[in-house]
Amino acid sequence: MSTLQAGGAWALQTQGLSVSLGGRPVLHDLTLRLATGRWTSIVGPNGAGKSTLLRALAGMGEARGQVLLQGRALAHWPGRERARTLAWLGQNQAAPTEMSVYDVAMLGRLPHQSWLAAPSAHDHAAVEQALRRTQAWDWRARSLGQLSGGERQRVLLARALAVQAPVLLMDEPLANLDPPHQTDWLHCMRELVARGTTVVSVLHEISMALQSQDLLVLAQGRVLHHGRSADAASHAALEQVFDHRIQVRAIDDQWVALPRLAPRAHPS
Ligand SMILES: Nc1ncnc2c1ncn2[C@@H]1O[C@H](COP(=O)(O)OP(=O)(O)OP(=O)(O)O)[C@@H](O)[C@H]1O
Repeated sequence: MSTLQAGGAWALQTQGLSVSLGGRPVLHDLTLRLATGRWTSIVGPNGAGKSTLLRALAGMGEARGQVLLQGRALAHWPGRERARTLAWLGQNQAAPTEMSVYDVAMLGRLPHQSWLAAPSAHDHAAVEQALRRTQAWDWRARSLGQLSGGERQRVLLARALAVQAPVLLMDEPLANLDPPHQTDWLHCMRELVARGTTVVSVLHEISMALQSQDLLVLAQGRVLHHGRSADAASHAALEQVFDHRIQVRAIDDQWVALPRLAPRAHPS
């Protein structure tokens, strides 16, 4: 019996999702439901299949099985409508370095614009809002190639935000961001979710992942655990998947992941 259901409660669903890369199975028969309006972080060790899963959720690459976006198979979405519904920030995402920051962010508005039409007032407003949200507005006239890695990442995040899509997928969005901008990103995700956006992020920063509402813990291409970030079972799964080299602790009403260090032979 199919476990897939019409959209509504579920922003994204998979059934029997399998992916092979270079002839090797990487994702094994994943059946998942990601609820509308919630923030899920996908975590797991290097090579677990996190990026592959995120790409499959976005309809990128070859996959077997089904992926449904808002209850409709990805393949059945008209391209532009799908691009308005699902925004994407990739890992080390390529972007034209000679383009201005403003124009890069405007790329996020392409799915809203008709062919060869000039951007509308709403497009310009969305771009300004997104660039201000990531504190990239002051560089709007500079070219992407003139920015540092973290600055560039904030522009690419602005491009994804400018889509104003109800579903936002991000692969390692915190790459190169300094701690204040990581905190800004966290606030931004909370605002999006409060407005009903569904967010899915692949994160290596486990303390940041613990700030999301749900955790999907992947190991060797399979789901080890899918549950609330605040649940003890999620913390146990995190510690297990990382070979008990981390420990999840509560500090100042937040869950954080700390390295589990061997006791020192000689206290300093
Ligand atoms: N083009 C490819 N051809 C063959 N194998 C690949 C290819 N791309 C990725 N893989 C393999 O697929 C597996 C999953 O890769 P994936 O990038 O999804 O992992 P990940 O969990 O995102 O890892 P990381 O934390 O290191 O980013 C890895 O074992 C990787 O070596």
